[in-house]
Amino acid sequence: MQLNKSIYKDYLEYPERILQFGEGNFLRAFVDWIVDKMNKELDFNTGVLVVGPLNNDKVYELNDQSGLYTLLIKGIENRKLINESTIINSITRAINTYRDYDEYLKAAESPEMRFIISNTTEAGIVYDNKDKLEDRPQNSFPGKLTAFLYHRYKSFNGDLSKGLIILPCELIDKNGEKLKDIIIKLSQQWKLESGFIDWINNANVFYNTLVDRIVPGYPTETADEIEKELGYRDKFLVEGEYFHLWVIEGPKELAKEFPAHKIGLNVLFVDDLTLYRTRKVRILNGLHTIMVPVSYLYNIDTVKDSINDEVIGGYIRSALYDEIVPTLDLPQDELNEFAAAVIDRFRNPYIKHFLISISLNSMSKFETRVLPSILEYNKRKGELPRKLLFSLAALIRFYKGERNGEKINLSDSPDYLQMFSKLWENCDGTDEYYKYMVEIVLGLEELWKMDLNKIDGLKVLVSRYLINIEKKGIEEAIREIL
Ligand SMILES: NC(=O)c1ccc[n+]([C@@H]2O[C@H](COP(=O)([O-])OP(=O)(O)OC[C@H]3O[C@@H](n4cnc5c(N)ncnc54)[C@H](O)[C@@H]3O)[C@@H](O)[C@H]2O)c1
Ligand SMILES: O=P(O)(O)OC[C@@H](O)[C@@H](O)[C@H](O)[C@H](O)CO
Repeated sequence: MQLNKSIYKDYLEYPERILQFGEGNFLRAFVDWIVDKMNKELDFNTGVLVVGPLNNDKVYELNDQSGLYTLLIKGIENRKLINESTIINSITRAINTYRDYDEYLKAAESPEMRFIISNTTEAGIVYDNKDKLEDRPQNSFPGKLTAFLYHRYKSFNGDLSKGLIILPCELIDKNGEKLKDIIIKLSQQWKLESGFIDWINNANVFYNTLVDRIVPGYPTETADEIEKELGYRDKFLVEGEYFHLWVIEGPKELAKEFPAHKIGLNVLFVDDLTLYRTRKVRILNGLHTIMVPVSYLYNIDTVKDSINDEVIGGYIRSALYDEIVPTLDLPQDELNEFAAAVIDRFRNPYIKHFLISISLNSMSKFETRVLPSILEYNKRKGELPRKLLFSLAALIRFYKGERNGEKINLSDSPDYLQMFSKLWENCDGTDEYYKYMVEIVLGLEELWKMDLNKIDGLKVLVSRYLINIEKKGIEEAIREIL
């Protein structure tokens, strides 16, 4: 028996007030859960129309379940075990702009539509100069959104009261501002009337936001068992931790229209989210990114096992407290509290967060999430952060794509994968070759926005670590830096 409205007796239909780009695990475990909670506890009376941004049919499977799915929240909060399973009823239906473009534009004509929410990964908020207004659909997410907003503007003759609140959740700096800039750029490129750009500026509000909740996603290993217990099949099961934080930067009136804080949800309306973002990205995401290659090569597969292991756990804690925390400008108590909470979240005994899923696009993640700590540490202390750089050496080894004779399922941009494949293919095992390989990687200026070879001592250190990992093995190599 599949989950759908025929078996869910509390099913309710809500007016579509949110257009959501993306059907992914994170949005379902975070935004749609928040909306569901507000509907149930505050009479928020809001349905979410999901738009699949990619050209695939995955989104339609949500319709087979009447938009319903089960969220499994697991963890420890205030020393209490939380193990909740909730059927989320906020999604009304899902469409795909590649097949349902007319439906998509029709949603722009609805007077009830009020919010745009998105999470299209770091690859989503990009300017594509090939996009055109006439395309059905435009290739990029901002292109699709510009067409949607223009259609709304035209349908309501520029009525200022029909503007929208735009809340992007992509994990990029100034997500709202960037999205708005691209929309304005496309509007100019498409030669849309200046009245439209005025409407964008005066009737719509683009917020910068920062999201935080660990969502490992579909519980592959335990799904059968869970479904047996629930008594129905659910293709959209999603597992996440209890902790959640949504920091929203911009005009505070939003709190009235989106009063999540009133039911105890951790949604903050702030003037500036920079410090929240830096703290979260450098500590939580930074630790995830450094632990992936080191711990995976050490034969560990999950975050929890990494933090609980004596050697790897020690390595992670040392990187955190000795090399990341000292580079952040926040009150020490606050930093220590946040750092300790992150370690606790990693230790969540009820969640299996696989390192391999975090490894996706590790090269660009290293640049945004780890490199700033390396540079800041070097600037402040006049020396190099050894643990963080060890991770870079491990990352180069990770991209050899092999652990104990087995293939590693690497997932990154084809350019990097090809580069590493060639480099490792030609490796003759000499120290000179490893140094050469490190030099090539450190010289990827488009990625690092600088030539890392120019930083005193960095190439020597990373080469030494890589040679140690290759010749002595990861365990001995780590012990040498602890
Ligand atoms: N999973 C987490 O713990 C978590 C927590 C906070 C933030 N995030 C952020 O959310 C993003 C998605 O994570 P997820 O766990 O939902 O992954 P997912 O694989 O379940 O979903 C990916 C989503 O992005 C969309 N997408 C992918 N590539 C795109 C592109 N090029 N253009 C437009 N849309 C695209 C897909 O349609 C899908 O909705 C990540 O990039 C991450 O930074 C994830
Ligand atoms: O989702 P990604 O691939 O951008 O990064 C992997 C994790 O670091 C990330 O999902 C964290 O779990 C999340 O950012 C916590 O809020």
